[in-house]
Amino acid sequence: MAIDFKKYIASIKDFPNEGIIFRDITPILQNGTAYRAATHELAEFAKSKGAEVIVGPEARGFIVGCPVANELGIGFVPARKPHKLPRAVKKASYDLEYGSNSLEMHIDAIKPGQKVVICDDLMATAGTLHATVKLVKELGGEVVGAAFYVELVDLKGVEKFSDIDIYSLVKYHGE
Ligand SMILES: O=P(O)(O)OC[C@H]1O[C@H](OP(=O)(O)OP(=O)(O)O)[C@H](O)[C@@H]1O
Ligand SMILES: Nc1ncnc2[nH]cnc12
Repeated sequence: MAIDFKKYIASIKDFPNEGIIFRDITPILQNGTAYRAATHELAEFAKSKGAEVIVGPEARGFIVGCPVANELGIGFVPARKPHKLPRAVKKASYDLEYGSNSLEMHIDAIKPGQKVVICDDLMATAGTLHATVKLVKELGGEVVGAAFYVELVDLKGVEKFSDIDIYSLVKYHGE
C-alpha cells in the first residue's frame, strides 16, 4: 500500500525564526518502512532520469541522497558547507528561506558529462538547489533532475528551473 508521507512530517510554527513553518522530516527517518519507501521513490525517479551519480547538499541532503545512491549502486558526492573539504574546491553562495550560506564541492568530484540527480529533504526558495546546480555545471556535470521529500510550493522554487525535472514526494501549499 502507498505510504502517506505527510503523516511522517512534523510542522513547527516559528522555527527557527518567526513566520517560518519548519517541515521536519525526521519522523520519516525514524520509521524504517517510511525511510525505505521514500528512498525507493527518489531512486526510481533518479533511475528514470539516467542518473550516474547523486549529489546531496550538507547536511540533510546527505541523509536523503546517500541511501538513494546506495539503492541504485551509483556514487554519492557531497556539496559541503565552507571549510570542510580538504582539497581544491569550487564555491557557490546562496540565500535560503532563513539566512544565507555557501556550498563547496571538490573540483574533481564530477566526471565530465556525468549525469547528476541532486537529492535533498526540502526545497523552499531553491537557493540551495540553485547553488548546487551551479557547482555541478561548473565541474562539467549535467544536472538531469532534482528530488526532494518536501516542496514548499508557494515559494515558487520550481519556477527558477526551466530545464531541470523536479520531483517531490509531498507538496505544501501554505499551511
Ligand atoms: O530551498 P532553500 O530555501 O535553499 O532551502 C532548503 C534548504 O534548507 C535546508 O538546509 P539548511 O541550509 O537549513 O541546512 P541543514 O541541511 O544543514 O539543516 C534544507 O535541508 C535545504 O537544503
Ligand atoms: N520551512 C522549512 N522547513 C524545513 N527546512 C527548511 N529549509 C528551508 N526552509 C525550510
